[in-house]
This record gives sequence, structure tokens and C-alpha cells, in this order.
Amino acid sequence: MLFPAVFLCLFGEVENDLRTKSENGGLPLNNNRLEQWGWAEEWNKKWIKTIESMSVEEEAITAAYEPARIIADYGQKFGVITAEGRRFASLTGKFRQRQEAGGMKPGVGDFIVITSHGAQDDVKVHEVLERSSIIARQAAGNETKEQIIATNVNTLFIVCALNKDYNVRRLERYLILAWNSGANPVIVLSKSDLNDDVAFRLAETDEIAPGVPVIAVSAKLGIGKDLLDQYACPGQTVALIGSSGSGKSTIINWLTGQEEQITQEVRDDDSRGRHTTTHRELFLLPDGGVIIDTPGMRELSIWDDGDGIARTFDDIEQWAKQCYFDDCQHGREKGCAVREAIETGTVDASRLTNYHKMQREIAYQLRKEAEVSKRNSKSTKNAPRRKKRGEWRAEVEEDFGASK
Ligand SMILES: Nc1nc2c(ncn2[C@@H]2O[C@H](COP(=O)(O)OP(=O)(O)OP(=O)(O)O)[C@@H](O)[C@H]2O)c(=O)[nH]1
Ligand SMILES: [Zn+2]
Repeated sequence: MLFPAVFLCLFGEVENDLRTKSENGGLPLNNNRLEQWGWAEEWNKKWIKTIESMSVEEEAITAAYEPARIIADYGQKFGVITAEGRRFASLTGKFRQRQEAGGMKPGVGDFIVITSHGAQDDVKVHEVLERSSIIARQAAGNETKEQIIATNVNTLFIVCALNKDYNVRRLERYLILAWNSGANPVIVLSKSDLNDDVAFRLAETDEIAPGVPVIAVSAKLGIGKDLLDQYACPGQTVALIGSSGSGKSTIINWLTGQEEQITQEVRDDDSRGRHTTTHRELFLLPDGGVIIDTPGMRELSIWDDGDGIARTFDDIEQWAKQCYFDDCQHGREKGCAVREAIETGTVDASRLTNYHKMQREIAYQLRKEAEVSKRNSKSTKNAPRRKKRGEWRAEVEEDFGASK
């Protein structure tokens, strides 16, 4: 046994002894509630690491630290799964201070360290375990800020309907986000009943997403569920992203076997109402595993801090290595291998256009970010007003124009 301390009883009797801080290494074998919600072996290690790095905070003097998972974000409060079931939780004062000082914000999917006194609303969030993946985008509006969509996701379903919503350029945008997240992307072409030539669309999508599984499903006709089930299985966390109306909620209902999303319990006490709770929630799948719904996106500005562009446009980057000039922009330069690939029909011209566009967008974000931090470091008194609508925004809307 690798971690003899791991299986000490953490959930049963709470030991008020401070020894529990270092000894309560993880989950007892006979408690499978968090395992149902995606807790796997790797989290035991992360749990020990986190607990050992923490001091004993005020709340932890009378209650031991316990693991939990965030399943919903209501703003001030979070919906969490603890050993006892669903609870509302809030950040400790110390955590909030850290966050206000620019520290990280917990997100849906996070495994966390809590203290609980058994009461419904008394759960405190002390710490977040190191994430295995972060699905994030550039926050809507003109702020330069990362917005976390979901964390600790194994597979990301990029959902695109096989109707007029279908748009390969938008899929490329989602792929950049996916590759940056650390989750494995799977493209799900939904509403296959609305298309007469699904095989054509599958092939077309394959071309722009080398190495990414592409599947077609119809929730309406019940076709392709087995293709989704291979990812949505025990111990796995799946999240869905895609435009508004692409069929994400319908897929969740289909996989969970629920007509209504099963959040009533939490929603009843949620003063912020129905709308917010139908979004960005984590649901349990009947055979194990969890699935996260995310809001339909009207726009998606990518937040590139990884190799998302390089992986999404790997074919272009490979051709570019063969260009005559190292700094070739693939315009009219002599000996451009990318142009040649386009002329021979190997690469689509609009794919190159999108590649340039995504690079411009990221460069613009980075410039803006630099400006903001420069401005923040000076007096804010004479700071120039923000532009209302940047050029990048118009380009994002162009990609999302067809969707609601
Ligand atoms: N024909 C057909 N329609 C579908 C299918 N799946 C979903 N729809 C319809 O598409 C519409 C949008 O589906 P939703 O599941 O609400 O889409 P969503 O992506 O969750 O939308 P947001 O919540 O706005 O992000 C609904 O009217 C569904 O009935 C399908 O397989 N075939
Ligand atoms: Zn070139």
C-alpha cells in the first residue's frame, strides 16, 4: 500500500485532534461518494500534498479537514459534494482575502479542502487541490481576464450541430481552447438527424482536427450514445462546450437519463434563481462519472497561454518549417511551402486565414493585457478610457454570427 495513512477514517467520526491534519490522507475505501463524483487515485496524492502545506486554520480546530468537490457556482456560494451529500459552501475569510489580492478563484470541478460542522450551510472552503486541467476563456466584455469554465475535466466534448450552426472555423477556435486546457477534446457533431450527408461532414471535420476523435450523434433519434459513453464512464469527468442551441443540455439529459436536470434540491434554496443554476453544473452519470454543462457561448475569445494554436494548426506549422524564409508570413514570399500546400489542395486557404486571425487575436489580447497592467501600476486618474468595442471583438462576432 503506497499511502498507509490514506485510508484513515476521514468521513465517519471526525477526530477533533489536530493530528488529523497530517494523518487524514484521503478517502476511506468504503466511502465511495466522492469516488462517484470523480475522485480517483491521483487525488489521494494531491490531497496529502495540499494538507501538508496547510496550517491549521481557525475553523479546523473543531473540525477536521475533509475533501469535497465543487459542483455548482452561485457567485457568493458554491454547491459542493461532501461525504454527507450536497451542501452549500463559502470561502473562508482568509481564502477570500487571497482571492481579492489576485489569487485564484475556485471553479466548478475543483476538488477542495473543507471544514464542515454538519449544518447545511456551514461548509467552509479552505483550499483547492492542484488542478489536472483548466477550461478557460477570455472573460466576456473588454476586460483582460481569464474566466474559468470548468476544472479537472478529462474529456471535453466540443458540440456543434449539423445544421446551419456547423462552422469549421469556429471548431478551430474551440480546439485552441481545448488544447490549452489539458483536457482531451472530442468533437461531437450533434443533431445528425438534420443532415443528409453526415459522412461528408465527418470527413470535413476530421481534416481540420487531426488526431481528434469526431463523432456524430442524434439525441432525438437516440443514435450514437455508445460513442459518447466510452468517454462518459466511471471515474471520468466530461464537460461540454459549444454554441447556444447546439444541443448540450439535450445530450446531458440523454446521458444522465433525466428529463429535467437534477438540480432541484440545490436550486430550491438558491436566491439567484433558476437561470444561473441551469448552467455550469456537474451532474452524475448513471453508471458513474460526471458531466459538466457550460453556458452556451455567444462569443468565445480564446485565452491562449499554452500551445493551443500550434496544436490546432499543426499541419500549417509543419509546412511552415519547409518555407524558404524562417520568418515567412505565407503571403507572397518566395518558396512558401504553406502556399504551395494550399495551391495543391492539401490545406484549405480559409484555414490559413483563420490561423492568422487567431494569432492576431492572441497578439491583441497580449498587448491589451500589457497595457492594462501598465495602467494599473500607474495612477488610475488619467487612465485612458477603454475602447468600447475592439477590432478583435468584431472578429469574434463574425465567427459566432450565425449562432444566437
Ligand atoms: N433535431 C434535433 N434537435 C435537437 C437535437 N438535440 C437537441 N435538439 C434541439 O435543439 C434545441 C437546443 O437544444 P439544447 O440542448 O437546449 O441546446 P444547448 O446547447 O444546451 O443550448 P444553451 O443552453 O443555450 O447553451 C432544442 O430545441 C432541442 O430540442 C437532436 O438530436 N436533433
Ligand atoms: Zn510560408
